[in-house]
Amino acid sequence: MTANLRNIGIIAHIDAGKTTTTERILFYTGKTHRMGETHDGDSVMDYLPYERERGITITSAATTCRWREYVINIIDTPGHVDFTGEVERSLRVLDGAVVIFCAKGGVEPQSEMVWRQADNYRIPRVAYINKMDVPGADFFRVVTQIKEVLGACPVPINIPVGSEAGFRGVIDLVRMKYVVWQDELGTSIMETDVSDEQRETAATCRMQIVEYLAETDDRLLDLFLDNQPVPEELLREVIRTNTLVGRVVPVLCGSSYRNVGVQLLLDAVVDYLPSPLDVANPTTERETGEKEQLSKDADGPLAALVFKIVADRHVGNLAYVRVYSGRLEAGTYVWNSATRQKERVSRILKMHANHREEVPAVEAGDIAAVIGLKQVATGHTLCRPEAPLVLEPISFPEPVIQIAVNPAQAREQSRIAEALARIAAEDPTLRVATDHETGETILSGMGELHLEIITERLKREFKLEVELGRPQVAYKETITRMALGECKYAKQTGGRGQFAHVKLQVEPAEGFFVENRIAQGAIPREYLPAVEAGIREAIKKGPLKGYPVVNLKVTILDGAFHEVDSSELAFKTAGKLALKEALAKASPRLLEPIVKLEITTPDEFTGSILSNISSKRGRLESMETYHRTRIIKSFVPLAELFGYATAIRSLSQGKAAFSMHFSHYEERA
Ligand SMILES: Nc1nc2c(ncn2[C@@H]2O[C@H](COP(=O)(O)OP(=O)(O)OP(=O)(O)O)[C@@H](O)[C@H]2O)c(=O)[nH]1
Repeated sequence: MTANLRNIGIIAHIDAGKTTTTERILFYTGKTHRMGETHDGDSVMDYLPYERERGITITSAATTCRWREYVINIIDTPGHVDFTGEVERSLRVLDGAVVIFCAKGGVEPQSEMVWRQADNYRIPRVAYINKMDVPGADFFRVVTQIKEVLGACPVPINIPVGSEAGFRGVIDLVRMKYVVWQDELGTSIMETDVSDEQRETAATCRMQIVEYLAETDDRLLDLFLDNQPVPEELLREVIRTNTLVGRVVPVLCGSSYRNVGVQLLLDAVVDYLPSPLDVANPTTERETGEKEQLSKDADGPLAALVFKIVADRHVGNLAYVRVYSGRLEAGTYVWNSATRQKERVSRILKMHANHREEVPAVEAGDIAAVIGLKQVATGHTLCRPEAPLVLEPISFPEPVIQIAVNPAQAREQSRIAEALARIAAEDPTLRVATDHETGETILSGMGELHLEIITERLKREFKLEVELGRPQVAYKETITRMALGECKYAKQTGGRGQFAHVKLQVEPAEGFFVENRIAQGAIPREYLPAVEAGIREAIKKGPLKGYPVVNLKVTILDGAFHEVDSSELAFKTAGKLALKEALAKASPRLLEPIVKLEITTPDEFTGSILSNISSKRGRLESMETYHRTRIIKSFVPLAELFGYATAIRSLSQGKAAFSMHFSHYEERA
């Protein structure tokens, strides 16, 4: 039943306890029988060996579990900013999210960033304030930060009793119960009515929720105005409706590590986060170009989005799909509208943390892994051959850093190319190219760590040793003024000649466009695509240093052809050369990627961090203070930030944390 389904992601700042919490969820939902501690390198979700070593989560695996009469699909999302592409793709297929904060660290730069991403996708959230057991934990401070820093409306639905080492339980404000976890594993839970001394605080907190939500529901308003008790079912219902529209964020607390609080978090997931029926389906486009909103009916036309490919040693490619409409059945043929090919779905698997369950079909709303698809990549739509359609593709950030990889042993060159092609099929933020001048393989990705992990995968999974060049920034080029370009291409080689004449103009613009303003017949229509293809090829290598050229409008102004000697090739070449000439005359400039750098540091290091930022051509955006902590936000050229992890460590005696994510391109001074 789709109403009983939850597709959720668990998103968090690195180290807030996402893996630990996920582990506990899997434990309490009965699917895993041991508990892994991430710091022991023994966890169920982080299954790649180097994830265990690093203690961070880098791939999103979809895991299915059950709680009460509900099925929960958990999409694991990465915590490190170098994997924003992963976060984006997960957000696209989630219906709701649990955002974990650390009770001591609170809202950290990266939680802010993921929060904003979730805002973009309008994902309803519950917040879980973890690590209530650590010294310095402060539940209400984090609640205030969620409000002030993230601009959200947090509604605490349970509040902690005791704190730090004494944290053992919470008051569930909806039910007005005192809940205590009694044993080490957190499976023995005692619930009592709130005690007399707890009552006043609890009643005040509950009243605040009622008061705030009263204006959204007449029944609640009447009870509030008449000073009547509010039944828990009504309160739960109103919190749910407000959460679904993003008006409030229910907040819970716990200590996943000490096994306190996780069951109530699971209750909140099913009580407050949306089922697939509560959220709008993405728009789809039919082959005719018609846009429509698909029904969520299992009997409707099939529309499934491939959101992740994982190469599996035993079964080949596992394609994780989210079905939005219709039913995907094992043993049937589907149409991949991106490759325009029919493919056979041989098996469908539900992935649990430690086993796979084969199912005959997945229906609208659900997530599963498909075996058997050969030519498939992230973002492809699967549908019925007789009802072809395309779901909105997933947008991935452009790579901003590149590095040359060379085989340690020359004879392994082709195996490396094959392995990289496989990795790139799984990871759309990775690009693999060959430098035509040096013959070297160039990897482009989202950051140093991203590329480092790729080379580690080569080593571990494919047993291939590579040598790396120095990381380079992925520059771009642009133009700053209008210019004309012309090419009269005429070649006589024996028999038939080659003739084409193209005249065009370039000017700065937002994005890239080609417009055609030639007088009718100057260039026959059939050659125009060739001219455009030449233009598109020319912008791949700019006039300054051969970087791609962006932000320009090209207008084809005039041209000429020859009845016998013109050809597509001639027009393509003329288009390319005319554009090259125009670009060179249009005062080209180099653009460099600028990163938004957010640093959280104890106050005493602020001065040295700021002067370091300005020595790196950085621009301060804002500075805020929380107690004795500073949050410094700035824009810095990526080229200046290689090895920044080490630099900031020494500037702050290891006490500052930072995150960076690509912001925009800017002219290099
Ligand atoms: N004291 C305490 N420690 C915790 C708690 N939850 C997690 N930790 C510890 O905090 C560290 C980070 O936890 P993880 O679960 O790996 O955090 P994460 O957010 O998954 O981190 P990444 O996977 O690296 O993004 C580990 O050493 C955990 O054991 C908690 O409730 N209390």
